Amino acid sequence: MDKKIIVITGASGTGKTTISKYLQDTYHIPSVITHTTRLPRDGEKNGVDYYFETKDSFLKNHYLEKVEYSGNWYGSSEESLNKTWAKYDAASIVVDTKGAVSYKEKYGDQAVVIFLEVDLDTVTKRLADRGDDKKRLQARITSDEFLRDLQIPTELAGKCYKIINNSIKATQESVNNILKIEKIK
Ligand SMILES: Nc1ncnc2c1ncn2[C@@H]1O[C@H](COP(=O)(O)OP(=O)(O)OP(=O)(O)O)[C@@H](O)[C@H]1O
Ligand SMILES: Nc1nc2c(ncn2[C@@H]2O[C@H](COP(=O)(O)O)[C@@H](O)[C@H]2O)c(=O)[nH]1
Repeated sequence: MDKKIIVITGASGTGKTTISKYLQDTYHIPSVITHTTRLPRDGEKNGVDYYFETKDSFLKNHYLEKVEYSGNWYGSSEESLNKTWAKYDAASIVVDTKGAVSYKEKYGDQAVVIFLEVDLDTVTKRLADRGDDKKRLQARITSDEFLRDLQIPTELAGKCYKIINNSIKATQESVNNILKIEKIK
C-alpha cells in the first residue's frame, strides 16, 4: 500500500487536534509531531503535543516546510514523517493551510487533505472555552493567518475534503467515510 499522510488543516480552533486524536484513538493512526517557538499551553507536553523550541533551537532544525503564525514559528520535518512511515502506512499531521498546500504539492495523492470549517462566532467561543489567554486569543483571531485559514486556499480547491465541524459525531462519521474512500483503513 502507498504510504499516506492525512493533512488536517483549517483555522485555529476548528478541531484539527481533536480529529488527529480521534484518528490515533480509533484507528491507531499516529500524528507527526511538529516544532514550535510558542510557549506550551496548560497541560501541553514537549515531545507529545509539540517539540517546544527556543528561537535559536528552532533555527537549527531542517524543515520540509515552516511558517510564522500569529507571531510564532512552526515547522515540520520530512525526517519525522519518514520515521513514522517506517512503522505505519498512514500518519496524520496538523498544519495551517500554507503547510497543507506544501504537503499537497510535495506528496500529491499520498497527501489526503481534510479542511475543517467552523463559523467565526463558534470558533471564538471554542477557543475561549479551551482556556486560551484572552489577550492572545484576541491577537490570534484578528491575525492575517487565522482569517486566511477560515477558507480553503485556491491551491487546494477541488483537492481536499471539507468538513463543517459543528457536531463531533457527524465529523467523526465524515472522517470514517474519507478513510474508506481513500482505502486507508
Ligand atoms: N465539534 C465540536 N463541538 C464542540 N467543541 C469542539 C468540537 N470539535 C472540537 N471542539 C473543541 O474546540 C476546541 C478547539 O479544538 P482543537 O484544539 O482540536 O482545535 P485546533 O484546530 O487543533 O486548534 P489550534 O490550531 O489552535 O491548535 C477544543 O476545546 C475542542 O475540544
Ligand atoms: N505549516 C505548519 N503549521 C503548523 C505546524 N504545527 C502547527 N501548525 C499550525 O499552526 C497553527 C497554530 O497552532 P497552535 O497550536 O499554536 O494553535 C495551527 O493552525 C496549527 O495547525 C507546522 O509544523 N507547520
